[in-house]
Amino acid sequence: MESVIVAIDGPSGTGKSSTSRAVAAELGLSYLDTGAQYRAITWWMLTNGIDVDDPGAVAAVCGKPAIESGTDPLAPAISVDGADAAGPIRTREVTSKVSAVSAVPEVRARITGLQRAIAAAAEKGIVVEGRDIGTTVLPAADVKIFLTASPEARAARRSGELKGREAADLASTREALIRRDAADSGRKTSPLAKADDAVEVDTTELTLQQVIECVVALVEEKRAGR
Ligand SMILES: Nc1ncnc2c1ncn2[C@@H]1O[C@H](COP(=O)(O)OP(=O)(O)OP(=O)(O)O)[C@@H](O)[C@H]1O
Ligand SMILES: Nc1ccn([C@H]2C[C@H](O)[C@@H](COP(=O)(O)O)O2)c(=O)n1
Repeated sequence: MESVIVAIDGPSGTGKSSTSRAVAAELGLSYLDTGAQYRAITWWMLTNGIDVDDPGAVAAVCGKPAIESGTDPLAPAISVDGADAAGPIRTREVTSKVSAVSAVPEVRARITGLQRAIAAAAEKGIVVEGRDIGTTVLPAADVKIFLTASPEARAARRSGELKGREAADLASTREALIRRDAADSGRKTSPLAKADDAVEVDTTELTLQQVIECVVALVEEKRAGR
């Protein structure tokens, strides 16, 4: 079977990671979580005392950390300078600072280079999820999907996830994700955006399984038409 590149973009909490992992596992493809890479570089900045609100300071050191991403959809992995970073990159502090760090053009250039190299090395193909995959990172992707969902549905999904670990307040979760989407859509360099040739899937009223089936069908349709 020919290699296939699938780009899945969309705002936070729309189901990109869950859908991408399941689609990649079902189709025997590699998987790349690009948000995890931006989180990893943000975590490195914070642990090394870099002022993440100073774009010049961030740009000056963004080439330093060695960021490595695993591409097995059944065991996603990310390390920074050889240390497992899967846990630390999901803290509230990293989430609140990742938009500022990922808006710095030098950071984007570095991480985009890593992403393209990983995609090029994926022999059977890859599902890459993020915010600018279809528009900037892999504009020639075979299949482009843009997932959306109402802020209410996305906040409910996130609050459900956080219950028991951190206080799950629906209104503040909703505000936080709207704020992050606004920052990610408003930055100058490769903002969160739907590619003109992406298929938009509104997941508000769909189960995760229905979204997975929809994306698998789109990939199979593309392969059949080649
Ligand atoms: N269609 C759906 N229906 C209900 N819950 C869903 C659906 N899709 C995803 N979820 C759940 O919503 C939560 C967020 O999903 P996921 O992490 O895949 O979103 P995301 O778009 O990757 O978010 P982020 O960009 O913030 O990382 C998860 O708990 C996931 O199980
Ligand atoms: N292609 C990408 C992927 C992610 N980002 C930034 C913007 C997000 O708020 C942040 C974290 O992503 P998440 O883990 O929530 O998917 O990373 C980006 O700018 N470009």
